[in-house]
Amino acid sequence: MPPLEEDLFPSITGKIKIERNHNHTMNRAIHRCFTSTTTMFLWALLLIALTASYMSIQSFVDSGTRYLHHPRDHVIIGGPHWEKQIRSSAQIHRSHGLSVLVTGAAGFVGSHVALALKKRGDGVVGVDNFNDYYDPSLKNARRALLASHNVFIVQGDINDERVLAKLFDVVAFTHVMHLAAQAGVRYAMENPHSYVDSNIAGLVTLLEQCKSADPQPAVVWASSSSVYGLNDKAPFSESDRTDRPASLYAATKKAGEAITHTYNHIYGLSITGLRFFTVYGPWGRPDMAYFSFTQDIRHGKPITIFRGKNRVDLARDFTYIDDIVKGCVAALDTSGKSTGSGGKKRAAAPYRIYNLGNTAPVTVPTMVGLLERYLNKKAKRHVVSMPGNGDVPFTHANISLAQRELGYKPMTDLSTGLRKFVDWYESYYVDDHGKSVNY
Ligand SMILES: O=C(O)[C@H]1O[C@H](OP(=O)(O)OP(=O)(O)OC[C@H]2O[C@@H](n3ccc(=O)[nH]c3=O)[C@H](O)[C@@H]2O)[C@H](O)[C@@H](O)[C@@H]1O
Repeated sequence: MPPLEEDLFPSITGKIKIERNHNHTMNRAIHRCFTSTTTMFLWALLLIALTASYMSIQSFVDSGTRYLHHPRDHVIIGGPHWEKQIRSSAQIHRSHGLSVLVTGAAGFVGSHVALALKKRGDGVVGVDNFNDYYDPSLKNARRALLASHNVFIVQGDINDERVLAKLFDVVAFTHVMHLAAQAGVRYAMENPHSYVDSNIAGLVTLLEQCKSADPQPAVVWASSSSVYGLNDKAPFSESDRTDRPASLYAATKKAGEAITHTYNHIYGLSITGLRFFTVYGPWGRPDMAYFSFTQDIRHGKPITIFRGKNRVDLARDFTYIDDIVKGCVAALDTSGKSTGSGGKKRAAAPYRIYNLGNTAPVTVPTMVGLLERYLNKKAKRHVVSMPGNGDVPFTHANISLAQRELGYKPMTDLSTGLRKFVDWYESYYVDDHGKSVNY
């Protein structure tokens, strides 16, 4: 019976024979050459010349890798100017301040958290891929707002390990606030891979970078109320079942909780997962119902309101952005340190999960009624049964754990929060003559 290698690689024996014959011929040629001293001298010269040219090519290649060209946007990452912007953005302006990398910094929650940290004197650098899941001009406007407060956002993807490595090369981040994600519950049916790409692959790339960084940062990241899925025990507590997701979005967030746990367990990364409950407010996401309803009501277009089984209205524990920001900042401040270094865990590190909700669910039709009042316009309501698209009938957070451990205390009810949203909406999308702009 022929050995196993021959089964798998039938040509392997013949190849070795050919190489042996070839080696034998070569040896004889080399022997002939080196019998003369002059020839030996010439060979030595040639060797020196070859080594010198190899070294100069290598140094050229090294200097080239300092600059990473982003293929899609022609953005250059690296170089003295780029590094200067990063360093200036990461500058800490208070004693015991944090140095935070905010992923998804051009996003809704990311831009608010980045600004809040910067305003209290922390060093902040953002990273965002500026994708077109919703109008990128809104993301660019958020970028401009942050730039006016000296927060620099690097245009790059969390799946690009070279970008992350470069950032950690320049700044020793103490914390990572990870808010980059593919959001949206229903869009997961249209583009499932985008959820796997950002919420799973991107998360792993980021955690790989964090676990190898020295010092390792503490990581706070956005999970979601959607992990409670078909759980019907209300209000939802962190210890309730989260093994029945109703959408792929929820499944990727639940996977994120499992993945972060392994990085905490193996590498000693301090991890805090925050389960956000339907966050809304100024500079929000146009794909969310309160935002798209506002646009449609204003433009006289009909809106579709989903209704649950037995004609029961759907309800959400809508949570105002300023309350969420306070929860995020408190999670960073209390995160405790990661314990690993050089990719090795030295001791157990904190692993925490908190609900950040409002504890006051409101039905979708009531939310629409508030918008009508603030927009001073009636909605053209089109009520349909909830399609099987990943939605859950209601959400309701129990926040006692976050209250106890983070001092989290939501202050804004939906009516006040939507009023502020509509004010912002009109300042951003409506000009002095009542005409729509930026739309
Ligand atoms: O809590 C969360 O974790 C999630 O909150 C929101 O998801 P969702 O609550 O579904 O928020 P919306 O998409 O704004 O929907 C709010 C409510 O309006 C309803 N809706 C939505 C759209 C529509 O056309 N009609 C309609 O009645 C939905 O069924 C839902 O009950 C965010 O979109 C998710 O990214 C986030 O993770």
